[in-house]
Amino acid sequence: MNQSKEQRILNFVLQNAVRGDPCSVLDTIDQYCSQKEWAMNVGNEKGLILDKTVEEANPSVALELGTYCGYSAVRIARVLKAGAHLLTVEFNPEFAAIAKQMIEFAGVQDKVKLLEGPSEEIIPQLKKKYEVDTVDFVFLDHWKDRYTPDTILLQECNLLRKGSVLLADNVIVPGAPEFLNYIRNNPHFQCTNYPSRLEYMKVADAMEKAVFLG
Ligand SMILES: Cc1ncnc2c1ncn2[C@@H]1O[C@H](/C=C/CNC(=O)c2cc(-c3ccc(F)cc3)cc(O)c2O)C[C@H]1O
Ligand SMILES: [Mg+2]
Repeated sequence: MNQSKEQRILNFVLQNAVRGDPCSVLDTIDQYCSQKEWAMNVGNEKGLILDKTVEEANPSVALELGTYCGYSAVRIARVLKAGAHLLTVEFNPEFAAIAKQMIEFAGVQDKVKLLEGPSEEIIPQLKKKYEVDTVDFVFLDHWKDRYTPDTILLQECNLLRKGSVLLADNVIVPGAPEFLNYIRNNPHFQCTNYPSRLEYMKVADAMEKAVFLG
């Protein structure tokens, strides 16, 4: 049975990156996906926007929707302060297995909890089952038509607090028009757009930051 692209990416990291070094894992994934096979990691250009947004938010509890191979989980975990942690949600078992190995190889497993399942099921469990009070930072990078329902669900579950930061990938490509319309017309959020480029391509993309005002 031939390997998946995601398995090939992981193998390339296991053979070429430095174990325990998150930056080398990120650089190795970016090298593979820019030179050999494109994949939907946030990449280094939008990754720098992600880094700055996480550093500014300085979260104790961060949430990621859509782990995929674990690139952004490693990216976020490597800039979290001592004692802070990332909860990352992935419903595809193959991707979850790849991401788990990627996160462990990078050495950030103590900061990351990978939750397997659909976000609409996991989010309502965060308070009771995962002992979350509120989330300080959320990275939305899963199916684009799920950004709005999950943002509403986070509010319904009282998981956002005044100042919680949402950052959404791909608001231009593939696009999340309905999310942009929802969040930019919602008086409870202060929005900022960050133009960038699609990972590994000379195509325009952007990230949208939305700060919850309470
Ligand atoms: C609801 C839910 N719960 C848990 N995990 C979920 C979920 N929905 C998706 N996921 C998981 O997240 C991952 C999905 C991410 C979706 N991201 C994308 O579809 C995506 C697509 C592109 C793209 C751009 C141009 C092109 F020409 C082609 C593709 C670029 C990106 O950066 C992306 O994030 C994997 C999936 O299993
Ligand atoms: Mg993306």
